[in-house]
Amino acid sequence: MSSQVLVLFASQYGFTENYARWIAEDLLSLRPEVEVQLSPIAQATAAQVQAADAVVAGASDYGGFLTGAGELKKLAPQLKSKPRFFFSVSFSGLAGAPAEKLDGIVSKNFGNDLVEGARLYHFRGGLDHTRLSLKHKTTMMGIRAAIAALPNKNEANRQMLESFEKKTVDYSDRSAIAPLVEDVLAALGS
Ligand SMILES: Cc1cc2nc3c(=O)[nH]c(=O)nc-3n(C[C@H](O)[C@H](O)[C@H](O)COP(=O)(O)O)c2cc1C
Repeated sequence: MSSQVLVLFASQYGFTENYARWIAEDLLSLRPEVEVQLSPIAQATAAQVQAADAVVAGASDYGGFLTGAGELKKLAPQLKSKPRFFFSVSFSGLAGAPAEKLDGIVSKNFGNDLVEGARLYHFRGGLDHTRLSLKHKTTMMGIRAAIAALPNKNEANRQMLESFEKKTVDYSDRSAIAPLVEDVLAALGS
């Protein structure tokens, strides 16, 4: 029987969904016999997780809160016994924060139980200020002021300030998924 991989995502503006789709596409192109299912976390069922040989789940960072965390935790009973690979998508990614900090955000949101034994990855997304909800626009004004006041700005801080002038920026990098895809294929065996 062919292996099954479930690729889950929770995404507000599509950046995390793109990564999930790229991961599904690359898994299929490297191992065509693998069955890959792509689904929003909110629509995934316990039975789907139970049937999978490996599960990938991606979520985006909104001020330290990861999208879809509540829904993913509901799947924990089935997910805990599976090889699992979690990725976060944020504006700054590893350009703005050390891996330990981003790992900590994933643990806080998904719970130590689920994250212990999982592989974690962190990717960069982008921002389209023209599409933000009013609530998100308002939050971004606060973030802009807080970053502008920082005495020492890192590269991601400068890019965040720049994004308000450019309106739309995208730091997504498809090549960043290669290690995750390799790790999933290794977990499935040959
Ligand atoms: C209100 C708001 C808060 C955000 N907070 C953070 C943050 O704390 N750190 C960060 O790196 N990116 C932050 N971002 C950027 C998002 O993580 C980024 O836009 C991501 O690509 C969104 O992915 P999605 O479209 O899949 O939801 C924030 C964006 C918004 C709109």
